[in-house]
Amino acid sequence: MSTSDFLIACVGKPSAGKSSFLNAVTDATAKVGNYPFTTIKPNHGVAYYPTACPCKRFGKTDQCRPRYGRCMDGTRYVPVRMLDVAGLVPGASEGLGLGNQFLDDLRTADVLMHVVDASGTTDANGKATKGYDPSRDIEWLRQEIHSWIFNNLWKRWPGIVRRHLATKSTSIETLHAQFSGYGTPQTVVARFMDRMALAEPLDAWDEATVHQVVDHFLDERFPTIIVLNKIDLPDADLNVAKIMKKYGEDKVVLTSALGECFLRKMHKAGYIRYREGTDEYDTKDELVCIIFRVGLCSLCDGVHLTDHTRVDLVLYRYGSTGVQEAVQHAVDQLHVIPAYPVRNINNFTSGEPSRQSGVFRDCILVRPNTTVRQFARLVHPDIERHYGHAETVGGLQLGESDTVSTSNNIITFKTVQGTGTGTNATN
Ligand SMILES: Nc1nc2c(ncn2[C@@H]2O[C@H](COP(=O)(O)OP(=O)(O)OP(=O)(O)O)[C@@H](O)[C@H]2O)c(=O)[nH]1
Repeated sequence: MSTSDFLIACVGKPSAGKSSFLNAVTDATAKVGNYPFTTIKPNHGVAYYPTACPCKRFGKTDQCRPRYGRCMDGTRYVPVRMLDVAGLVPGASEGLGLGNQFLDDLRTADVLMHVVDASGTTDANGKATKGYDPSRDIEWLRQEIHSWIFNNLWKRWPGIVRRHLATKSTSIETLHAQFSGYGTPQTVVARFMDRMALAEPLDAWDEATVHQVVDHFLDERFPTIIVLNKIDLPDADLNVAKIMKKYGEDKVVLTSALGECFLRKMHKAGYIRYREGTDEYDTKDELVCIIFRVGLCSLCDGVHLTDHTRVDLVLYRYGSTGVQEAVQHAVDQLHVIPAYPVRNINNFTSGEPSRQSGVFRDCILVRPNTTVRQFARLVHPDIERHYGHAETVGGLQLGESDTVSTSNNIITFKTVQGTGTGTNATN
């Protein structure tokens, strides 16, 4: 089954903590389910997006058996892909560092997670320093991505305008042709152009207007959250307060990727019980004391005595290491709807052999405004010839152009022969 194939790209300067973050969210310890993505490239990982699973509402938590990801006490963890985009430094759009090659990686991303070293102990190029102002990173990174897109557009602008006039295209059509290489549907272009409400026609736009267009395009195409990492280090507090004030709390998440890696490793090794993404951990006191007295946890390279103190501090101050919250916040930017295809709308099973049976086997994150018919195609790519109708809870029939929403997101599809095709073994 085609599933929540969304991609979060972790961007940021060298040493900000991108790979640590990816390790922290993907090296899951508790019974993490598998994921539907067939190939995971070296700099990719799989994180899990938490959402309320309907099994709780229907009193079926004990029967909930996700095919992918997992469900814990009615919280469903849906797999989403993550990408570590290394090599972004100031000047990348001009070819510095690893240059355009890595900016190119962004083309496939749905949402960006800008990992910032909030401690101010690394400079813009990731070299060790003291007292660096991390808000500078937020500015230059946005500027690099802007320049990359603007330069690509502006160097061809005269030709674009000539073609626009010759083909009598609308501004939306012309821009869509230019932005489609960034994986942009025409609806996205239409949305930001509508918001901009530019009075002049495209052929009269000057350089400043094209900059504005690129800015609006960036906001729409690459929603970005700021992840202030390394909050366990001493100078982070001051920087965090400053950045929150400037960018607003809804765009910022505080994390300690190292703290999360540490807690997960300790959990995996059986020294503590830790529930990922929470402040709930308890220690098997004596063992842990021994480890901490020795000063170095032999299980975790480079994780020293002080890490325990820091992790405690982070959990005490902020409630969690923040990494799970960051994944959730990133996916929330896309306003996805979790949808549950089932074969049987009365008992929510998928009609599989009893060995695998269970309820709510599949959860697919769909984009806003996805219609029932489009959802049917996601679930069953070959449904076109057999599509009959769709039903939701209570046997309510759904029109094929109805939008999938949180009030009708448990759906079964009937074929023209009337059989249920909620999910099937070819998924
Ligand atoms: N104290 C602290 N250190 C961290 C944290 N996250 C990462 N680090 C450390 O920061 C250093 C760089 O981390 P990486 O995860 O390699 O950074 P990166 O952004 O992937 O770096 P590049 O691969 O060079 O792009 C490592 O020594 C990590 O242990 C954190 O939350 N707290």
